[in-house]
Formats: sequence, structure tokens, C-alpha cells
Amino acid sequence: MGKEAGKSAKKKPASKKRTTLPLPAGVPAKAKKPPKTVLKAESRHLEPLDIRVGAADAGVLDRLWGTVEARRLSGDVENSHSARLMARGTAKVAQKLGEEAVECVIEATQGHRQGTILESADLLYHLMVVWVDAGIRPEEVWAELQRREGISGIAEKAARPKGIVRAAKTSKLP
Ligand SMILES: N=c1c2ncn([C@@H]3O[C@H](COP(=O)(O)OP(=O)(O)OP(=O)(O)O)[C@@H](O)[C@H]3O)c2ncn1[C@@H]1O[C@H](COP(=O)(O)O)[C@@H](O)[C@H]1O
Repeated sequence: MGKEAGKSAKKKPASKKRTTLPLPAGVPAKAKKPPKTVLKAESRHLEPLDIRVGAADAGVLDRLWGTVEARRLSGDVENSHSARLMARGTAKVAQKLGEEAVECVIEATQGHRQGTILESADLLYHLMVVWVDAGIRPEEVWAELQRREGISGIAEKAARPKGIVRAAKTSKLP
């Protein structure tokens, strides 16, 4: 067999992969199908309530912050868990937040709805202790959240100037 004939014999079968041809101007590109995990999350519906909610709303966070701040001012380490925790220093306060976050992650990953609610409450309590310890008022965080309202996370990330992101050594929101 000649050299050329050998080459053609070894020729791979034509790839079944579809090639994408450029679309004519004005024809919108077909939206890419989101990953399965995203579709699964989107298909989830709100479950019946696991906990009796009564008149509870997010205002409870403001009140909790106020209570923890009062405990900080009182310095009553005998009777207050919050005062005792803050007396152990910022590193301990932050460590507790991390631990509660991990516990919340475990419950959520395992799909334990009730456990996720309970761990979320622990997490938010310890977040309030972090804010009080750091001298942060809830309104400061609410204002930052409000500033971000309506800004798509994907669009915001795509719009970040790459050079600045590299210089700041962070990919977090500014
Ligand atoms: N929401 C909470 C809340 N959630 C959890 N915890 C306590 O957080 C602690 C977490 O327990 P852990 O064993 O994980 O932590 P730890 O006892 O510090 O143990 P170590 O990590 O030091 O080993 C428990 O003692 C819980 O009771 C809370 N303690 C208080 N609050 C709220 O804070 C208010 C003020 O509480 P005091 O500061 O205790 O008056 C209360 O009225 C509540 O509204």
C-alpha cells in the first residue's frame, strides 16, 4: 500500500459534533440550556411551613441585634451568652459564626428542611453577635443589600474590570 493510500485508510470518521454557523444579523441566538442542578433548583416549590410563623417577620433581626448590643453594654458574662461570647474576643465570635455556617451547609446539603431552618436561626444569631462585636449596625447591611437590588449577579460579575479585580486580589462584590 502506498503512503497516500495508508493515510486515507487511517482517516477518522467524520465527527458527529454539530458545527455552529454564524447567525444572520438580527436573528437572536438560542439561549443555552441551564445546567441540570439549576433546573432542579428552579423546579422546587415552596413546601408547607415546617414551623408556625405567627406574626414573625424579618424585624426580629433588628430586635435581636438590639438585645445583643444591650448585652455587650451590660458586660453581664454571668447571665448572658452573648456577653460571655464577646468577652472571649473577636476571633472566637467569628469562629462561632463559621461553625454555625458549616452546620447550616450540612443540613442544606442533606436536604433536611427543618434542620436548615434551625441552623439558619443559629447562624443569624451568631451573625448578629459578629456585627455587634464589629460595631456594625443592621441598617448598614440593609443599605448595602438595597444598593444591590435589581443588579444581576451574573451581569455585575461580567462587567467587573479584570485589571481591578486582579489588583484587589478578590472576586467579591466591591
Ligand atoms: N438566638 C439566640 C441563640 N441561638 C443560639 N444561642 C446559644 O448559642 C450557644 C451555642 O452553643 P454552642 O455549644 O455551639 O456554643 P458554646 O456554648 O459557646 O460552646 P463552645 O463553642 O464555646 O464550646 C448555645 O448556648 C445557645 O443557647 C443563642 N443565644 C441567644 N440567642 C438570642 O440572644 C438573646 C440574648 O441572649 P443572652 O445573651 O444569652 O442573654 C436571647 O434572648 C435570644 O433571643
